[in-house]
Amino acid sequence: MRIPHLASTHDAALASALQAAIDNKTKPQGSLGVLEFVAHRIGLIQQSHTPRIDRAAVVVFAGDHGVVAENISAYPQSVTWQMVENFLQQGAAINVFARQNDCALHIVDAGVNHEFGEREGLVARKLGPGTRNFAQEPAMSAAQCEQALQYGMDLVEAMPVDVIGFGEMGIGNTTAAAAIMHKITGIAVAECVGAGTGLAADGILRKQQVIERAVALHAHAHADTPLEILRTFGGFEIAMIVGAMLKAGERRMVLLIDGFIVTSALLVAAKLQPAILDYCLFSHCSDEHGHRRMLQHLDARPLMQLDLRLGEGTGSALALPLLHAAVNFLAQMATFSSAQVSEKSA
Ligand SMILES: Cc1cc2ncn([C@H]3O[C@H](COP(=O)(O)O)[C@@H](O)[C@H]3O)c2cc1C
Ligand SMILES: O=C(O)c1cccnc1
Repeated sequence: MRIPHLASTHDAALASALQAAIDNKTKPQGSLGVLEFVAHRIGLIQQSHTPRIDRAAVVVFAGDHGVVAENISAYPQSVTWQMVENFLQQGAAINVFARQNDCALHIVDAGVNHEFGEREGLVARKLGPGTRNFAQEPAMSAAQCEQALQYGMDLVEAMPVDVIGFGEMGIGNTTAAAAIMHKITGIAVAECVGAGTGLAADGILRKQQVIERAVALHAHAHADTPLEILRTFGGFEIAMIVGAMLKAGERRMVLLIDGFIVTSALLVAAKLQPAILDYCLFSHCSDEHGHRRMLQHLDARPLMQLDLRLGEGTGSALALPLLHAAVNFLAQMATFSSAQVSEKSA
């Protein structure tokens, strides 16, 4: 397996040309705020003065987690496969928001504990009937983790899009994501755990203790490398997202990042290839407790704060209109000279 090598999008000449184009639009300088940042960033990613986002997709990766045996989710594991069925029937939140925003939607079985059979609309990449319980043993073998990364890369290789959002479905995956967050950032486990699908305070404490014990159990000389962290605590869906992100960056797509779980995958991807952060836009700050700290760690500024705590890629789909607004103002607004509007006097 080859991990893609990502170069920074930095280009001083293009950066100042884009800034000049933004500043020449008929508005007080800086007045389109974060949209100006978005337009600038997409221009650098696409190496273009006239960036476009004609084709968007969200890819939802579903996988089950052995750590559910530790009673760390408010919902039973069967919800994972039942929600996959719901995605295929167009009934989930991500179906609604993707449809509303002309966004293609792909559903991937990365390792759900259920046999779906051959199903139209379901991309079968099952790596097993869920991961192992990381409270007792590593969640995946090294071979499974590599295969997951490869599947993720291959899926994105074949995808002709300008902007890609990643979604996930997997009961228990906020526990996996919190463990990854702790291992990568060093932030105390108590700051990484949250309610997930709706745990009460005693459940959150149990989740914290499960992770703390597992971190102690898996402490060894190589326990802190990004791929070892991923295989020990991650889910099949999280590992596939890491691979998909790396390939998307290599292909110079805009990566539209969703909530807590997807950002935990980005923590791993950014450890492997720090330049990937140049390709990212952060759709929102999730209500899951650790997400704000995660974003701070990445020095990331989320576009929206909607108190979402769902996942599925919903934040990415919801942020798409803002990306359209950014490239559209850059392409379509008049300049001070073309519209004969007077420039700033002092
Ligand atoms: C009906 C339902 C739909 C969902 N869609 C996403 N999630 C979200 O909740 C799960 C993570 O939370 P935890 O770690 O607490 O299990 C993931 O599947 C995530 O995508 C859902 C959860 C439920 C119950
Ligand atoms: O932020 C998220 O992605 C999230 C939060 C809670 C549950 N599922 C997903």
